[in-house]
Amino acid sequence: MAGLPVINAAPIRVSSTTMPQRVVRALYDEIHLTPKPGLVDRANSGAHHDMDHELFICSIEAIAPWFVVFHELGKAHADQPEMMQLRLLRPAGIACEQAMFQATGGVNTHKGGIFSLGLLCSAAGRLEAQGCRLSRQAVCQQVSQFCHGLVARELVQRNRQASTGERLFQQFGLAGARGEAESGFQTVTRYILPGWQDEACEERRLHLALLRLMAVNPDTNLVSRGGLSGLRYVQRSARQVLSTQWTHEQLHQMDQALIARHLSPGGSADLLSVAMVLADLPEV
Ligand SMILES: CC(C)(COP(=O)(O)OP(=O)(O)OC[C@H]1O[C@@H](n2cnc3c(N)ncnc32)[C@H](O[C@H]2O[C@H](COP(=O)(O)OP(=O)(O)OP(=O)(O)O)[C@@H](O)[C@H]2O)[C@@H]1O)[C@@H](O)C(=O)NCCC(=O)NCCS
Ligand SMILES: Nc1ncnc2[nH]cnc12
Repeated sequence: MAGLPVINAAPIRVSSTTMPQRVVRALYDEIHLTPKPGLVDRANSGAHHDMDHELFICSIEAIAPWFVVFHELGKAHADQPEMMQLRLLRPAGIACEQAMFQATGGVNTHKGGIFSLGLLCSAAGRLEAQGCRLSRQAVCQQVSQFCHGLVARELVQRNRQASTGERLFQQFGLAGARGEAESGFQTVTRYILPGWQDEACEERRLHLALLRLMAVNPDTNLVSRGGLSGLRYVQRSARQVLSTQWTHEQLHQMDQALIARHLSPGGSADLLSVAMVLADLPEV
């Protein structure tokens, strides 16, 4: 059209990757990473007798569509208060868990992952509906607001039929996945993302992040399997490996040690997926 000024503005880099796509990619990348001490990977089933790599792939295929649902729910309810979101999400979250259990024959592969990563998808959908740009801080703050008061509401109150997480809170005061989400994934944002670029090689970057998570994360899986001594053993072992120019062989030896002790850091595996998703977002 004649007369209009030509604007040579650099194209704004708008990622075409949706949050559900980032989440599913992270789930595949997590199960693919090998070796992973105590966890299921391409080499072995870690400290698990009831699941393997193939079952995890089936589980991811079954739950993947639900992350689009969580994202859409975040968009649809963007006009509702943050405090209402978890209640609005829970039915879909439980339906997603049922899809997982159906695909796995009743084995809990991703219960924690559904909760944590589903919240990220819903937070992203809400922010996008409000015209806000996605950033690590904005998404984590939104999740924290969704889960405000969750620990007090669900863990402090004694329930007759306590779940694993509820029982561990009553015994040890560990808030597990609920506490991590209510904090806005503080373990990831404080201990993992600042050093995300410390390793140039993608595989070593993920191994480093997992070791750092195992060194600090109060993983309720470890406590439910080995008590506080099991958690401390894994944290101490991870710190020892991190103090060296660690190699695959050391990760393999750690894997054998955790398997021998029936210890599986499933919570840290979930937070590794959370870290991959957040690392891909701009900081601010
Ligand atoms: C909110 C719930 C998900 C809480 O469930 P629960 O009462 O069981 O509480 P937690 O134990 O705290 O958390 C459950 C899973 O979360 C992972 N996890 C553990 N510690 C942490 C942590 N510090 N930070 C983040 N995430 C953590 C962990 O999940 C992984 O391990 C599981 C596989 O390991 P395995 O040892 O084989 O597990 P089992 O032996 O089968 O043990 P149990 O089945 O007895 O627990 C696997 O789940 C991995 O993901 C913990 O196991 C839940 O109550 C809830 O509300 N769910 C509905 C969903 C929802 O609300 N969605 C809304 C948003 S979409
Ligand atoms: N690779 C894995 N092995 C065991 N539990 C897990 N939870 C999430 N990822 C896992």
